Amino acid sequence: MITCEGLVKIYKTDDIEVVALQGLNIHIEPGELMAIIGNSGSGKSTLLNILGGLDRPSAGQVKVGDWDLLKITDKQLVEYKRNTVGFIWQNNARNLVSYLTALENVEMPMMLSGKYDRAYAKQLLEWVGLGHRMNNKLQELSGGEQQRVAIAISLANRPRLLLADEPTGSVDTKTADMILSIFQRLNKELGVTIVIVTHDLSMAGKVGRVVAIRDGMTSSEFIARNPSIHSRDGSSGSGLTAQAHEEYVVLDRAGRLQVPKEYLAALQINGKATMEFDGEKIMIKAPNSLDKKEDIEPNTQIVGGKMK
Ligand SMILES: Nc1ncnc2c1ncn2[C@@H]1O[C@H](COP(=O)(O)OP(=O)(O)OP(=O)(O)O)[C@@H](O)[C@H]1O
Repeated sequence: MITCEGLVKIYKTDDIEVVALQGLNIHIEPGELMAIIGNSGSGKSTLLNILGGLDRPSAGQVKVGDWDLLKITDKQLVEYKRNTVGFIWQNNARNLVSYLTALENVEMPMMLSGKYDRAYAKQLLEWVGLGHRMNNKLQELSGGEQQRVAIAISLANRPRLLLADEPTGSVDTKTADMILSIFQRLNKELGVTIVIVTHDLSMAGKVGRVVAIRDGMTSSEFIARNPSIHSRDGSSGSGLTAQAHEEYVVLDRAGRLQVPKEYLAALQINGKATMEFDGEKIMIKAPNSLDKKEDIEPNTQIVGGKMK
């Protein structure tokens, strides 16, 4: 469904350039329910905004289904946003109109895109557990209920891809669990591909695959050891644990990988390292004393392995 290869996003302001994504690779299967985690500023929202057609990539490859988001025209982008992708934000006020009912809020995007279908709007509200509140005005609903209306709205145009940016960021644990089980049900019953960006490790721990982004690149992946437990009820585990998940470091096509900063700091590796292959393992070590000397005495020449 989604392929990003060497994806780059540079934000240019008057005098500075911020490289938010620096050659990111990710592949997401059709019908997958997965999460993206990463520290603040690592590029998660940038990736989601590009996938949602809200922002343009600077370079690299980004494909969603048959759409090439690097080459897409502005007109095609409108079509893409209308038909292929649905978006949920932490701050759902962006999607909702407070003086309309829950049902009217779901019907509105249907009317705007010429696909009005009241029965489907009602069904969506049933799916998110709000069948009994559909005629209440938005302002009469709690924050968690409004977030569930936002999920129903995001599906109003029957998208194949649902992007959720911190969907549980402003709700309590019980509502967060309910939102996750709604995602699991929609994923299973409608087959919609769901990508969730979250800081919430307990939420991430309940999906089958989690991709970690560091400094604008994919750094590692966590795969559930028993995905069927996760897809059934989302109740396994309370975070990303070694018992429940296998962790993999991600290598790009050229064989590049990201070594965590704390490992480098612990070994005092800075700029250079040695690498050894013993037939089974690859070992990365701090430079030996010869290299360290070279760092201290930059003019020293190395000839035939001996210093002059
Ligand atoms: N419109 C913009 N203009 C300039 N820089 C931006 C813009 N949007 C994001 N950035 C920068 O790009 C980098 C990645 O930001 P992004 O919002 O994608 O991170 P994030 O992982 O989603 O962070 P958070 O978890 O805090 O939301 C940051 O350094 C950010 O300051």
